[in-house]
Amino acid sequence: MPVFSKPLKPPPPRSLTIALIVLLILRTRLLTLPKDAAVSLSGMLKGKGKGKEKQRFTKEDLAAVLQQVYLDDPKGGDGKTLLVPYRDQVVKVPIHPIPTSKLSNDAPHFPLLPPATKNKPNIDIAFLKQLNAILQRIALPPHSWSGKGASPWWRSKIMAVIGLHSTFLVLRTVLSIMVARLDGRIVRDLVRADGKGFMKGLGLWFLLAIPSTYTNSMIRHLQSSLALTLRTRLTRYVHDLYLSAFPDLRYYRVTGSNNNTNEDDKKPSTSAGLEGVEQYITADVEAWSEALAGLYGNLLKPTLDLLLFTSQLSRSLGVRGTILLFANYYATVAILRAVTPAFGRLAAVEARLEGEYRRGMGRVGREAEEVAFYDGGSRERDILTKAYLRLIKHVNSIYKIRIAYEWTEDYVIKYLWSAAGYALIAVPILFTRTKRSLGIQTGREGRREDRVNDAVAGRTETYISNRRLLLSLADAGGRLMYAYKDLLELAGLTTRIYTLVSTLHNLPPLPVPTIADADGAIELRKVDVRIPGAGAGSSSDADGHGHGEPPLVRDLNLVIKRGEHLMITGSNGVGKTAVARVLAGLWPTSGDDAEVVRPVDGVASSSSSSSANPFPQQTIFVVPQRAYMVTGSLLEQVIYPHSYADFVRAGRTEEELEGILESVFLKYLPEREGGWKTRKEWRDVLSGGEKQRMGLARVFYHRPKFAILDECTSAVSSDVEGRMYEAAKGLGITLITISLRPSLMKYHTQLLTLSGEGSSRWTLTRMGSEKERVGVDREIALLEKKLADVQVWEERVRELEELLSVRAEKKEGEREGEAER
Ligand SMILES: Nc1ncnc2c1ncn2[C@@H]1O[C@H](COP(=O)(O)OP(=O)(O)OP(=O)(O)O)[C@@H](O)[C@H]1O
Repeated sequence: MPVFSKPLKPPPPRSLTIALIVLLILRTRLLTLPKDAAVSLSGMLKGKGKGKEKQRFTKEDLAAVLQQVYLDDPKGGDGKTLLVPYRDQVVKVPIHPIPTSKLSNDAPHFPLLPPATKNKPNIDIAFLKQLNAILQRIALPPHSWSGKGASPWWRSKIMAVIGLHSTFLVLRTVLSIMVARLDGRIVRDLVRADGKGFMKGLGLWFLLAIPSTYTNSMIRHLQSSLALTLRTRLTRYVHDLYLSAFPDLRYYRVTGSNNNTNEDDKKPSTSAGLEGVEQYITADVEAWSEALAGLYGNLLKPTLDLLLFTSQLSRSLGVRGTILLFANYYATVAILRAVTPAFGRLAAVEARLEGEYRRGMGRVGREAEEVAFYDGGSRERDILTKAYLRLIKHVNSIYKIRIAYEWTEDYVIKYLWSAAGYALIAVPILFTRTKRSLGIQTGREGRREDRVNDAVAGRTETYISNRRLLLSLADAGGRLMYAYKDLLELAGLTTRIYTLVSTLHNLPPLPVPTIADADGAIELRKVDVRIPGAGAGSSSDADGHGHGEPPLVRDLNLVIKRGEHLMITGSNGVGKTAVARVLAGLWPTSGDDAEVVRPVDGVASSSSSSSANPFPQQTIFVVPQRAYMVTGSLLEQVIYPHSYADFVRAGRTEEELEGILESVFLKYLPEREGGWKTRKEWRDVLSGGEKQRMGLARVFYHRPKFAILDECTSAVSSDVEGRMYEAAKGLGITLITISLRPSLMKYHTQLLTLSGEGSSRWTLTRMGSEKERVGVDREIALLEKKLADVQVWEERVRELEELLSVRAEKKEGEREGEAER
């Protein structure tokens, strides 16, 4: 029955009361959502459960707490409790790593994208597949990651947030309809001059305003909450995937150049690398989460509005009006689709350019001192300005493209829809209503004037209600169109997130070396050492090994037994560090029968005594050329990569660390820097030589079976270097030294010389017993001394020659004088 002839009923006050009660219940539910608990210092350091009292800490207390980043799971599981400082308090956050089985099950769901799809994101099947994979496997997994695998997906926090968010979205639409009706009723009472009805309507209006405004703010809050939950889920997943241990080491291998970027290429590239991973993991994940959370609201609410308002209106508009309404929808979609630019691709390009600019800024920050020494500020400024301008030009071009789009959109949504609205309202009045139904006919009963007044009031009420519904409809249509644009942008961001996850998943794990018994030797058999991915354009295997270029070292055979120290030498760029990378397992080997044999890591002590070290002795520990300093305290520099909790668990002591620092001649450091717990930017605070010695201190702390020292003492004086070498050997550590310093030869028993110049050749020389080496060393010293004398002798010879030539000239002159006479 058409609404027009039947004035709308005022909202029943009972439904309002129910709505208010529901809101109150929801609010109480919200307040009881899991909260982070502040914990007391003592409870935390003892590793006990959550303390209830909120205790404020002094700076020193906080530093002590932060020394321990994690509390381990008391039950010995994988889980940890992360200690996060928050407003002078420490918040405990339980962390459960994603089981590796889940990651390997997920991998087949993330096949690599062909470059054509990667470069042209759109709203299509490919986009839906990517979004589905991310949502199904990462954002809303059927089981929690807690490792228990028991909690059903519908009980996860994200589902609670989505459910609550959806409830409020529906509530808002219901409230909008109630407001539209009440609006009409108030105006009707006004036209009727019904003061009592008007005041009642106004009272209801204020009452309705309470849940309406509350609903709006809750929708905003829940949208942010949803975005944050999505971001946390994705970030945690990517962290676990990216910062993976051997044999994956994805953080190390993911940044490689992808030579195969032909846009028309339909096949995914196996040697794909990602430039600017940090942009993907930080900014893109955030933007994606916000876009998705926003889109959910922006899509659900207007769709609901559209459905409900259309059904409300179609009742008053009749068949013709409803057909007109749908024709209007169709025309709008057709026009806007025709003028919509490729927002997905534009968003993806913007994210990439943003990443390039951000990376450039980070590089200057990291290398500030080097840049300052060169006074390279203006050069860096030019590079960064160029990157910034590229970004801005792109963003500007998007803005320009948007002018035409938004102009059309506004014109269509605001004006076309309003005009259509007026036309639709006019349909029942002008074409379908008889005068009788409009209340203008004469009758016997009642006064005619009253009846006319009632009819006018009824029409006004219906007009006001319908107009409000139509305006809301136009607004819903507008938001739906904006949502279409947002959807395109989401497609661009989804492609980037998918690319990140699929690239990480598709990095083949490094080959695991053959394991020998714990006291065995390290062996390389028929190994070709190649740069991974080099020459991928010519020909490459599944590991991205280029076979177009000769290897750095060919057919390398090497046995390093315990106690037989090896020195690797050769000119710069010849491949010495490359050999170390193969030994440490960072680079895969190549060659048909190539094999790497490594002894198994030592066994952890099973003794229950508190002083027993629960960590197995590492087989290989590498000290790289560039000393790396970790964020944390001075103590954490020495024990890296162990944490403070590991240090405590292993029963190690600060006295022991003092002894270690003494053997690397850094005993003064704790006192100079204000104690072991001092936190500083150690990369800047320590000198080059100090950083190198700190690298060696780590070797003394971990006492591995083999230590690869890659020119890590180049800034240390020879005598100190020698004493450190002797100390390391004294601890039973077998040294593999990469160096160009002949003075280090005496500490080794084998010498591997790489020939270079593209020959890929090498020679291995045994250097005899220690006594012989010391003898050779003495001879070298003698010869070096003699060589130093050679310069003095040469100088003397020159003097003598000069003397002789002066005399000869003198004699010649005398002879010529005599002849003239
Ligand atoms: N990730 C990489 N990508 C491309 N080329 C690489 C990569 N790593 C090393 N190379 C190249 O491999 C060659 C050997 O490098 P490596 O670091 O092993 O040299 P090195 O002998 O240790 O030199 P130096 O004495 O200068 O440290 C060099 O030409 C280097 O440019």
